[in-house]
Amino acid sequence: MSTETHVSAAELRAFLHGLPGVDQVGAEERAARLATRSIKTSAKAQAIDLAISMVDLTTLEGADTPGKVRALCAKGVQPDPGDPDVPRVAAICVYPDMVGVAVEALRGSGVGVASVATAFPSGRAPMEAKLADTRAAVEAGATEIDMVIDRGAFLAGDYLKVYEEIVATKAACGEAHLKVIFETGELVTYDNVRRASWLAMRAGADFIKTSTGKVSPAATLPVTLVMLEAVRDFRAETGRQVGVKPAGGIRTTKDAIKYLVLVNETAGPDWLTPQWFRLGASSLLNDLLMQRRKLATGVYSGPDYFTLD
Ligand SMILES: O=C[C@H](O)COP(=O)(O)O
Repeated sequence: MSTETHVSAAELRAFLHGLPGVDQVGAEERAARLATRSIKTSAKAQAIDLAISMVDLTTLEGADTPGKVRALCAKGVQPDPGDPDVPRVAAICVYPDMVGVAVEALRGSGVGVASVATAFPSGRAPMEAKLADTRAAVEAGATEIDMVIDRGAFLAGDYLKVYEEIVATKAACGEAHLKVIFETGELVTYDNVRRASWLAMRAGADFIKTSTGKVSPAATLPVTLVMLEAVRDFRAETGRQVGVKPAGGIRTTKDAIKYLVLVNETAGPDWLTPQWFRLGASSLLNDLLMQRRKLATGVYSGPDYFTLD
């Protein structure tokens, strides 16, 4: 099966409801077991740098200003001015009206500009408005678009509407990569997370993303595990690789490393690069920097050492 643009409502429903159900207890136990894995100190240093390179450093506040976005971009390019060996982050994630500021600040840095779009975070707007939102962000220079699905349509069983919105948004993205946000905290069941994953991948998503960061629960290990299984199985079936981005509520190095272990053990090492795995987070980077410095120096610097995210 490949990405199709034409599919009927009945075929899509039959396909999604024909997916094997998720073993809820099994998924939670497996995620909990992987979360207890300890890793060696040398591997921890590598894992911290890998995690930094996978961060989509995010600010999605009504009070965001150009100055705040510029400061965040500077931090993303050079997370620790005292240590040039610290890798840059993968992308800076902002609202569409801040894309131009981020593009200017990041020019030549290799850090991507991701923008939420399609009436983030609710997704409640007419399709024309969502597509205009997407086009505006792309025209301003966004290299990645993080769209939200219409959870109301999904939960009402109108899978075709969600599918068609993803297809149309992907077309509006042009060269920009499309991440599709499910808001898994609103999807209620793991079965729905699996269905949303396959629906988005069939519709052409480049990445599937757990959450907006505006709803609790946001990213969790079991939900991410279900999504990682989906991208693994989708690639086995179609040959096309899709990335995964847990986002929201990931704040500590310990959590980030748990996600990396989960990726390695579920989808496999092919996903352990910023091209295929991201951590969407507004405040994780500082903890990664503090733990990195502690590993290198043996001294815990404390949160005041680094600029605020
Ligand atoms: O996509 C990223 C999220 O919006 C950030 O959520 P967070 O503030 O809980 O890290």
